[in-house]
Amino acid sequence: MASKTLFEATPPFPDDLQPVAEIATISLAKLVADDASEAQTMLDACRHLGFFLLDLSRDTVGEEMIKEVDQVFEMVRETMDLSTEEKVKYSSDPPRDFRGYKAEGIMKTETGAPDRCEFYSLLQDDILGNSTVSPALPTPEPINSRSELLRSYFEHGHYALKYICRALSTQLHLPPETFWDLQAPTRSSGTMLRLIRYAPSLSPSDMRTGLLSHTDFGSITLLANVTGGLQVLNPQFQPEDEAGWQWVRPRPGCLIVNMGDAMVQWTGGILRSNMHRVKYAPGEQRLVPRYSAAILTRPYKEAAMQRLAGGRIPTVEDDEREGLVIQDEGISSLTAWEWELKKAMALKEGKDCARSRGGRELRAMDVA
Ligand SMILES: O=C(O)CCC(=O)C(=O)O
Ligand SMILES: [Fe+2]
Repeated sequence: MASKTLFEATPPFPDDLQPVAEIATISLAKLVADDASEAQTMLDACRHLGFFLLDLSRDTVGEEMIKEVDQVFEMVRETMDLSTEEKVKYSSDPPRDFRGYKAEGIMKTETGAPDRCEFYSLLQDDILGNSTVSPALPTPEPINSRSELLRSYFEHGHYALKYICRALSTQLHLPPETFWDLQAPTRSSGTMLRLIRYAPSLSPSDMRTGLLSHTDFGSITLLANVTGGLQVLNPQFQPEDEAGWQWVRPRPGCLIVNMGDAMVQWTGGILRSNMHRVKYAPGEQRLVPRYSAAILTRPYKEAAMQRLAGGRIPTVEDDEREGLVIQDEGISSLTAWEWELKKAMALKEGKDCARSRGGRELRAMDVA
């Protein structure tokens, strides 16, 4: 998340807004120091809500990342301030190619109304020079002139991600590099940086959803934003029930981290990929454009989507004992890339009936 300075330059998140989600704040510095109690708190957050705030302060790399978020936001603003004519030259072509610009109103929200955000997607492989399939695409000047910032932002994101992955693996009694190896940036993947601008909500007719309710496809998302508007679904509610949508309060120096569908799949339902959406920005914030930058981490392309074995990961016998029927729909036999394409197609055709997944009880361990 951005620095305090950027927060101070933005209208405040209202203090009296209700309901606001209770989200755990996890210290990156403590994860780096291998603090077991912090890792346990993070695992609980990943199981119950699927979201937590990652406090980047008091860690050298984290502090660097805080400064870079401000620069990334500057890049998003400059990119989105380009003329429509210029931006559409870089239009994406999903599901053939997810890279590039998506104009406002192209996607639908849950009511069928057009969305209220425009975004630009950059592929990690292009930024790091990993691309095995196709050459990097041209990008507009505000992005093109910041290749160093982008590389560094990804690298610092990897640092944070590695410690999150290690702590989760260790808490689940898996070899420490288990989750990291499945998404290591040295291998080609669909990992993206999505730069988003939401239009201000100037009139009551603009107060509808900006980005449809969804779960994230991939493994782990690192989201930076300053302005409110993000809502998470209270796990006790169904998405159709408006009362279940809780506002997320962004905090200076913190990233918002959430688990994606792949983490649920690998853990047999232990970790939770929770529904979220972006509504209008609350209070005075609705009068200004809302920016966000999301590193949407995906598994490496050939990664197997089958459930992991070992540690505290439940087995098929556990499923039976608990009377759980896990709808696999053939996912286990797919690679990560095949699975992502399948999901993207379903989304495009409006067949993706997104719902929160995971949050299963952890069984007691026989051995400590
Ligand atoms: O803009 C936000 O706050 C959330 C974006 C998001 O959920 C996504 O890009 O998947
Ligand atoms: Fe998301």
